Amino acid sequence: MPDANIPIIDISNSGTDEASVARHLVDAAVEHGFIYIRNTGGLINPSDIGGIFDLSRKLFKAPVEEKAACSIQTNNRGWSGMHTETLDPKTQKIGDFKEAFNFGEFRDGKAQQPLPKTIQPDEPQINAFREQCHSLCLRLLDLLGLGLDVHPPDFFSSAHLTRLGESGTILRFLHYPEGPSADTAQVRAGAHSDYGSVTLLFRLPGQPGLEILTRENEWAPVPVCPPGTESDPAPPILINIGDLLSYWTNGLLRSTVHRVVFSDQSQVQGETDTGPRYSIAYFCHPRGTVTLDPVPSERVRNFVPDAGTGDANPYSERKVLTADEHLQMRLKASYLSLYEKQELQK
Ligand SMILES: O=C(O)CCC(=O)C(=O)O
Ligand SMILES: [Fe+2]
Repeated sequence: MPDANIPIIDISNSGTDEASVARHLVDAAVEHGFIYIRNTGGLINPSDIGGIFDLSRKLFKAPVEEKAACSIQTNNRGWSGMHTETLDPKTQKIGDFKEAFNFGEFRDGKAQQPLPKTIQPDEPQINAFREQCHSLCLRLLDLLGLGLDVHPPDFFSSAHLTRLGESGTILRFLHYPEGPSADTAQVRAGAHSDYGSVTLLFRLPGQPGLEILTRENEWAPVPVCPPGTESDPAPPILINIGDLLSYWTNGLLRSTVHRVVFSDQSQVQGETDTGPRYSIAYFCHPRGTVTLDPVPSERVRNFVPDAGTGDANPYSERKVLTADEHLQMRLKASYLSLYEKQELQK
């Protein structure tokens, strides 16, 4: 079985110098596009992560009418039911075997979208979690700037400061119900790459399913707790580079294709595919009005994408001006029927 071989980095280690952590992070982002960030407790409190998973279970258990009243809109906020999203429309005959709830940005601690009644009292907890995720993303973007020797080093992170304007950033709860066996053609989430700059992914120990497409073009499972992290107070936070940051860096940082499958036999020790699966993602985006200008970094400038190989970023040839335009282009492809319906209604 192929090994995803994703590097594990500790960014909280005060004993290591920051420049070397930053270089390590950039190398992993160039080579793999996926990186484990160890969570020894200091990054995001393990009990806050546990609390947000409890909230997610509560939300998905709510009556379907309550969730349907908050159905996803073209602003990418709200609930999407089973088979609504199709992440790999070219291959999939039927939409993803999952339901999800997308929270857009909050303003003054309040959601800017309807929330199901069941979780309305929990708005402050959701807001606090979003804020913790965002701070971690800013730190990662600072390290990427430092590691790429970008001038100024906060070039990426400053494009993500929320007080200066809105962005397409989404906190997403995901519920993959217990499903058909692995021999059906169904997938939990079709093959895709993420749209934004960086994604944080939280998973639960023992729940398999995520796979990445390696450089050798093979699907490799991504263990929740890779060797060396088993006794940490929480699994590492899995991060990955999205299409926008790959586009922005001319394809140097890699946006790796991944999917979520039903796995018949456990491929990873300690993980078994029984019962429902839950995960939580934080898709970080720059402010919508940010223009994706050339990155002031020698390394990015000198990078020549390998045309015709898996390394070439399919979006780098398109003329995209702002972060918002980039996002709209991607959303239209995954929610084609939703967009078509809304076009007709206009
Ligand atoms: O549930 C997971 O492990 C991954 C989900 C994912 O890739 C996504 O929602 O973009
Ligand atoms: Fe994804």
